[in-house]
Amino acid sequence: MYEIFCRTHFSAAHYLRDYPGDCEHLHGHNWEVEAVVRAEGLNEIGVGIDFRDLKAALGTVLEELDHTNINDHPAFQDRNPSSEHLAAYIHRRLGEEIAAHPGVRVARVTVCETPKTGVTYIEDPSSGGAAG
Ligand SMILES: Nc1nc2c(c(=O)[nH]1)N=C([C@H](O)[C@H](O)COP(=O)(O)OP(=O)(O)OP(=O)(O)O)CN2
Ligand SMILES: [Zn+2]
Repeated sequence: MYEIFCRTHFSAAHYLRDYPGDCEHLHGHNWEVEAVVRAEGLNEIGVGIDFRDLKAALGTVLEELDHTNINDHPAFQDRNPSSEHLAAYIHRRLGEEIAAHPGVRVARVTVCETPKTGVTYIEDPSSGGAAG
């Protein structure tokens, strides 16, 4: 088993509905994102999933969020764009983007709003699917 990761970032605005403080107001972050996938085996050239494929897949997911107000995104109409919900959403979408790679699954996604704080979403295998 191999864990393969990709780190990147995106910039976006959000606000947390009903937050008891200033995060209820529109503000922005440079979110740092780390996605870790698990590959059961390697291909004939010793690669679990090509870094370039993983970067492209994560890029596709984050492109939809970059330089937007995340509250306007369809996935965040009924749920707050907290780091928890963002990490779960990116986990689910990345899984869709890498679905064509047999034996490769998303293990966890970490989202950091600041250098001091962040959230990791790990799919609970007993839950039957990602929450995002
Ligand atoms: N568990 C969570 N807590 C908070 C979230 C979240 O998504 N999950 N989000 C926020 C707000 O988005 C807020 O903008 C971030 O607050 P904070 O980490 O305090 O960052 P600041 O830049 O405001 O503070 P510094 O003092 O500069 O670190 C709040 N909580
Ligand atoms: Zn915020």
